[in-house]
Amino acid sequence: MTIRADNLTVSYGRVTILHSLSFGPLEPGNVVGLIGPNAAGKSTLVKTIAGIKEPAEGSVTLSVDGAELVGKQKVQAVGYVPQDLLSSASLTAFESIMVSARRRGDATWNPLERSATVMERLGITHLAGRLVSDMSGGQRQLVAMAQMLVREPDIMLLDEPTSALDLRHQVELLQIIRDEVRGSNRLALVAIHDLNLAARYCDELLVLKAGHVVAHDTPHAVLQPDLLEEVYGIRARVLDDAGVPVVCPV
Ligand SMILES: Nc1ncnc2c1ncn2[C@@H]1O[C@H](COP(=O)(O)OP(=O)(O)OP(=O)(O)O)[C@@H](O)[C@H]1O
Repeated sequence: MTIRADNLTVSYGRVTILHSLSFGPLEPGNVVGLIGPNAAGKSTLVKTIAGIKEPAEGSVTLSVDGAELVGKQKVQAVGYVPQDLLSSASLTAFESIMVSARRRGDATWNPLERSATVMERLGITHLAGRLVSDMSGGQRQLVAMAQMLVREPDIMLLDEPTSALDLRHQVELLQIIRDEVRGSNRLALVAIHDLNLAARYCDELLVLKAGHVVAHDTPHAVLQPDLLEEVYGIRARVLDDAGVPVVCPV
């Protein structure tokens, strides 16, 4: 699986949010962190790749072995977890994960077994019988992740998946994403504000500022004081923790 954007322009009404972006192809086996200030256009880009928002101009292409995915193939290939989770209907966690698991529509697929496995992996088995509408923000975020993971999509699009999670769940979740894609034909694009988590768990960072791509490289190459000042307008020192950059605002 790969993702490529060519001269991608996306607008809301007459306001252009993404300005003729080109990047990629983002290669399989990688977790790509999408970083940048508030309102840079990260969610807009993720929604456009997910097919929820139409480009005004240009294109996003999802391909497998050089062949572009279209229609139903594309829908099957993509798993998207939005930033704003709907506290949907009166379903329990297990029911909502099962609904998602059944959507895969594969004869060899055992939705019950898959749902139980994913819940265990995310440490939410104890929430199985609880109504999603009665859950905390973090619990709901984990259920939404389970709904995505249970389908085993080839392209995972995650919009701030750790925003409501405590430290332990943040690192566990990002490790799961990393394990899912590593050495596989799958790919994850993760919009994330925490630069130190991004540095630790992402193979590449794509940096957006005011609807433009300003950098796309390894965390080590991207997380440099001058770039951080250009993008976020603050000075920071960047330390080295056994090869992983650590950003410390000064
Ligand atoms: N439905 C909408 N209608 C009109 N404008 C919108 C809509 N959604 C987003 N925008 C605008 O698009 C711009 C980019 O928003 P977007 O949510 O893509 O940014 P972001 O980088 O994800 O921000 P954040 O880090 O704050 O979540 C913002 O100026 C926002 O006001």
